Amino acid sequence: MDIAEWRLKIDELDRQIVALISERAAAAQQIGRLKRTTSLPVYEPNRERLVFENVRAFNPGPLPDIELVHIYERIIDVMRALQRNELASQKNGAEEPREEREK
Ligand SMILES: C=C(O[C@@H]1C=C(C(=O)O)C=C[C@H]1O)C(=O)O
Repeated sequence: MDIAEWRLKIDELDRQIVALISERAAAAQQIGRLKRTTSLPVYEPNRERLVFENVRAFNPGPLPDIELVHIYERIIDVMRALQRNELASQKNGAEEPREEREK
């Protein structure tokens, strides 16, 4: 393949990655809601260690494990921020959409 074809492949892969990250974020959001009702902390270091182990175990290459873990550190930062922002907006009395409340 030439460069233009490889770039088309990257564009398509990026669309798939965005869809998967969004799905992961929606799952983290649901966990955040369950944490709110059970008063559990947003930051769960033991769970994060398991996530890194899982990622390392399924790393097919060519990225070194450490680089993959760096990417995941950033992803998890964003997931925690999503949970915290939602908690903050609820504490500030922001109204949650009905369909979200009823999930
Ligand atoms: C999603 C969760 O909340 C946080 C985010 C995590 C993640 O994005 O994988 C893991 C642990 C928590 O620090 C969770 O507790 O599972």
